[in-house]
Amino acid sequence: MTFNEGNRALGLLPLGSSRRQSAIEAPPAGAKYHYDRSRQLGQQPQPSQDCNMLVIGLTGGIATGKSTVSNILTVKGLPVVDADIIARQVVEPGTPGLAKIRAHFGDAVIQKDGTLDRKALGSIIFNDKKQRAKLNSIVHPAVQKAMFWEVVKHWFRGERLCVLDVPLLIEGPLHKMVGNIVVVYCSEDTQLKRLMLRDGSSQEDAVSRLRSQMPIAQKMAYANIVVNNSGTREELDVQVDGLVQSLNKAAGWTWRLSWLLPLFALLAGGLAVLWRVAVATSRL
Ligand SMILES: CC(C)(COP(=O)(O)OP(=O)(O)OC[C@H]1O[C@@H](n2cnc3c(N)ncnc32)[C@H](O)[C@@H]1O)[C@@H](O)C(=O)NCCC(=O)NCCS
Ligand SMILES: Nc1ncnc2c1ncn2[C@@H]1O[C@H](COP(=O)(O)OP(=O)(O)OP(=O)(O)O)[C@@H](O)[C@H]1O
Repeated sequence: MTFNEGNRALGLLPLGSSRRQSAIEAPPAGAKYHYDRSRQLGQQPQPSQDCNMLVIGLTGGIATGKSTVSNILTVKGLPVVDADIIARQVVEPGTPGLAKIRAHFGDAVIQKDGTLDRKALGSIIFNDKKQRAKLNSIVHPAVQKAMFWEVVKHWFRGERLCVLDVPLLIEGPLHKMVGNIVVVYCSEDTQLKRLMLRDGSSQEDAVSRLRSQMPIAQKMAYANIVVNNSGTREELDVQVDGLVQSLNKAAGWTWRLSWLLPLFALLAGGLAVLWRVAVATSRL
């Protein structure tokens, strides 16, 4: 199957299409939730914050290529807030996060130099749902708080766009708050191959990591935009070019008003988030 045939099978536009935007046409079988078809079929992402910075949630499955996409976006000058990096910062030695992890998981997950033994903790939580939920309950609130302040910092810098690279965006509450959701897709087979190659992990380890997340087909049902990373890096570059242009267009110019009328912007931003949470919750 060629790359473009694969794209069509997914309901995505072929590369080189005059309609640049990739959009899914129908939620995959088994999906419990999906946005309006009008939003999916509208070939440009719709800005849901009229006069504020556009916040975009970038997600996907493990090893589908989120970091690869966010690195390209960074090179293109877009501000990216990376949840994986923040998740490391909130468990550095001396943090309340690491103290809570030690209290629950014991000294076996702490290295001699006092840092977190990521391999040891990973082998526990990727094989045990309850332990994973416990770790998430320790780390995620701290990550979400830090991400919120990063977004605020970007707003103060006058950015028109801000990308949040969050592996577990759909699994958590953040997907209800962001203006647009971009899902980076590749098949589970490709995910496993890339994961094993990147981490030098066994098939068993790779499968247990993959199974600890919502299947990528379900995540696609939440997407405004799907980036199909089943092909080469060059094909990915072309799609990301299109993505950046679409997002810039969607952000428009009205975000500048938020600087002229900061109180109004704050109110409008808060109301937009509340509205999205209410709409997303009512659709679940
Ligand atoms: C378990 C830990 C120590 C393993 O560390 P390791 O260096 O091996 O992996 P790393 O942090 O680079 O994560 C790699 C990928 O694994 C996946 N992943 C990480 N944590 C989780 C989780 N709790 N549930 C499902 N998938 C996860 C993500 O796709 C992530 O991009 C670490 O992943 C962790 O602290 N996880 C909990 C925090 C978390 O949920 N991070 C994800 C973003 S908020
Ligand atoms: N189009 C591609 N062709 C070949 N290899 C790729 C392609 N895109 C990404 N990769 C490689 O696949 C691996 C996984 O990509 P990446 O680290 O970006 O995924 P991720 O979604 O950020 O993963 P994680 O969830 O673990 O953070 C990396 O080694 C990356 O270099």
